[in-house]
Amino acid sequence: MKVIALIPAAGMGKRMGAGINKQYLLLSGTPIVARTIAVFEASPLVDDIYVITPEAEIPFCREQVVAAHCFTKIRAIVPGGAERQHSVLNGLRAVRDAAADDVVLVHDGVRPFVTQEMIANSIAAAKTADGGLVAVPVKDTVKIAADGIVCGTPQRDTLWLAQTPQTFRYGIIRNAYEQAAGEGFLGTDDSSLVERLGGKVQVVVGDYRNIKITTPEDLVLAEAFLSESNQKA
Ligand SMILES: Nc1ccn([C@@H]2O[C@H](COP(=O)(O)OP(=O)(O)OP(=O)(O)O)[C@@H](O)[C@H]2O)c(=O)n1
Ligand SMILES: C[C@](O)(CO)[C@H](O)COP(=O)(O)O
Repeated sequence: MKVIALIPAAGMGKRMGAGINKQYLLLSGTPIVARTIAVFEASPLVDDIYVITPEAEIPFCREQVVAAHCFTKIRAIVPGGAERQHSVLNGLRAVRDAAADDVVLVHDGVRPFVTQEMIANSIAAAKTADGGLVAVPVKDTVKIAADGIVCGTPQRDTLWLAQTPQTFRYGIIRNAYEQAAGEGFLGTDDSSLVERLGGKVQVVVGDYRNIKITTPEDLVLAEAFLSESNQKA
């Protein structure tokens, strides 16, 4: 049984508006996606890594990320698609010699603060349930509104913010992705594709620092998290 990490990094970073795709922005001198990959490269539990990036950026990724950081577990750099879901599907289809019981972690290329503990706990969850979803409890009160008018207040202690990694047996997640593609279902995460088929996905408690770098203020937070961890070291 192999453990495979798929790192989707094929977005356009529209909300960041940086002029280059945000996964290649530098955080304290290192591209965000290289910081993310480094955590999986360092994991003794992970065998193979597939990075998914826009087709035009594959040579840049190969030279400036993979070669420049001497990563040894990258098996392929795969072209992405229009939406995250299309990119992950391309990654799943590109996995070489995949067996149904192999474990696949899907992790956003722009979440560089993933930890070894999250990786280990989500792999363990994928072995005992239909999947493991790293998530954190919602801190604020959440409202549902339609046309600007509040129409519901869900009970907060049932609410979680989905992060990544989201981790599954290869057979389960490949089947969920192929069915979604066949039916034209588009979700915003991996777990929802398994949930809609009745899969039981276990929550793995994550960390509020495991942010998805999405908008410019996230870069400020990310630099602060880095300097905090440097001070501790
Ligand atoms: N077509 C896409 C879109 C997103 N992603 C990846 O999925 C992760 C989460 O996506 P998000 O933060 O939404 O990134 P972007 O799509 O780049 O952002 P935006 O929606 O602002 O354009 C990122 O690592 C991103 O590169 C991807 O691989 N392929
Ligand atoms: C997968 C994800 O990061 C979980 O929070 C998120 O759903 C991605 O969403 P986006 O639409 O790509 O921002």
